[in-house]
Amino acid sequence: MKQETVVVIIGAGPAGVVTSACLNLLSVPNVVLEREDCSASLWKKRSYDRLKLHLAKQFCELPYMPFPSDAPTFVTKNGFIQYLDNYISHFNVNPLHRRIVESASFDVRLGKWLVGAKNMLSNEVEEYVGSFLVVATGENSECFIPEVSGLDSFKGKKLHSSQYKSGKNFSDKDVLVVGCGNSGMEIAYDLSNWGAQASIVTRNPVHVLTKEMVQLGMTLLKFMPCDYVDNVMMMLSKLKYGDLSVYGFRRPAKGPFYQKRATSQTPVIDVGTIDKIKNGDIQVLPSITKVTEDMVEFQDRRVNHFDVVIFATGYKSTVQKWLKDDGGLFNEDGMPKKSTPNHWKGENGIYCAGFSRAGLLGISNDAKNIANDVYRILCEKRST
Ligand SMILES: Cc1cc2nc3c(=O)[nH]c(=O)nc-3n(C[C@H](O)[C@H](O)[C@H](O)COP(=O)(O)OP(=O)(O)OC[C@H]3O[C@@H](n4cnc5c(N)ncnc54)[C@H](O)[C@@H]3O)c2cc1C
Ligand SMILES: NC(=O)C1=CN([C@@H]2O[C@H](COP(=O)(O)OP(=O)(O)OC[C@H]3O[C@@H](n4cnc5c(N)ncnc54)[C@H](OP(=O)(O)O)[C@@H]3O)[C@@H](O)[C@H]2O)C=CC1
Ligand SMILES: O=C(O)C(=O)Cc1c[nH]c2ccccc12
Repeated sequence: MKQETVVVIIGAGPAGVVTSACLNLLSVPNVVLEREDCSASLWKKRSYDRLKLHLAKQFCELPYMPFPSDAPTFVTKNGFIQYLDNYISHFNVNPLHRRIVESASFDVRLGKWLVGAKNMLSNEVEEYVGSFLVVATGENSECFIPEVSGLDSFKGKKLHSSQYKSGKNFSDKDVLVVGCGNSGMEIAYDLSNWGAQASIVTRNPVHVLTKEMVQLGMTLLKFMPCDYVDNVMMMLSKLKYGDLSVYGFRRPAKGPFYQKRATSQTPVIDVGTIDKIKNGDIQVLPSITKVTEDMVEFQDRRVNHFDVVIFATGYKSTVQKWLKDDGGLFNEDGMPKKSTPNHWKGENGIYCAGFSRAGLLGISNDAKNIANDVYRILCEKRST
């Protein structure tokens, strides 16, 4: 099977969906290929029950469609899924599900992108041909679990944060959460609420803020330089939480918004975990050195028993596995080589949406930029 279109979009998460919607509004034909049997699979299948958007709704709204007026400031996971599903039908986005893209290359002779996708229903490899290619497979495409000495011998349960739903099945268990990003911190909190003995591993310095502080910061960023806003954030964090280094949490030298832009590090938005750490409900531990059948050894030589280990150690992009020609867009980690705002466009009509480390707001900007650029190029071609 071979299908020709103008734009081939890979991935039906928010980035692919919004790009397709923006192209539809400009009447530019496009096809969206998605490996799962639904759109927004990260939200529908790979996130925990108590998840809410961390940023206030005005910073998570997708282009041309506000959240319903009765939506709470911090939208729930199900509220966001509902909003995205409405978005998809309103803008007539029609992803082709169960298509795993295995290769994409630029044919110089044809001047077109050739995309090979395995149809999981028929087992056939289908070919999609487009003048433009949009990579929207995301920063969270694949789970990352670090190598840990002895992990294979561990007899308890091991899972990645994307497989965690709630602490319901873990009450009275000793659970170790590895990684203190937003997933790890919230999962440790949830586990403790459900009666598990939760511990969390922390390694490098991390910023801890409240969602209200981030909301203020996002608003201030519209008027003030990042340095200034970061100083306000760090001052408010110190006032609220005091010196967290006594609990094992060091503060990075660079500010939270600077770090979010420059590296993949998102500040931790505390949901109540810090209080539980301060009152001893959640134990903080240093890096793991070794795992045995039912014990874990830490850098400070402590050895503790655990029934369950949850790796909240983040994700990886998978672009480099299937993208043969990248038009100079990506580095070896499958992330953009150029920094924002010049990260989204490569050579020969390739673009990326959703790789700006700026959440849903960044995705909306990428999608609008890409659709407008494609439209401009098509208009220029038509007039010559
Ligand atoms: C738990 C969690 C909570 C978050 N909360 C917020 C928040 O509150 N506010 C905010 O602004 N941001 C948030 N983010 C960050 C970001 O907005 C989301 O990750 C968002 O879903 C990213 O959208 P995306 O379309 O770029 O990627 P994804 O949602 O990951 O979508 C990519 C899609 O591509 C598909 N795909 C991947 N590889 C292939 C392939 N080879 N072939 C076909 N399809 C493929 C995947 O199945 C997936 O459906 C959160 C992230 C996570 C992990
Ligand atoms: N409600 C919301 O809006 C939520 C949003 N998110 C977002 O989703 C994205 C992914 O978050 P998350 O899943 O937390 O992943 P992150 O990549 O943000 O965090 C991964 C964590 O794992 C740690 N880690 C990695 N390897 C090791 C190791 N070998 N030993 C110890 N620690 C290790 C990292 O620490 P180190 O710094 O030392 O490398 C880091 O603290 C983020 O942008 C986050 O903000 C997530 C949950 C909820
Ligand atoms: O939670 C995420 O991963 C996000 O990307 C949301 C987000 C975008 N910009 C921010 C700045 C500070 C904290 C969270 C975010």
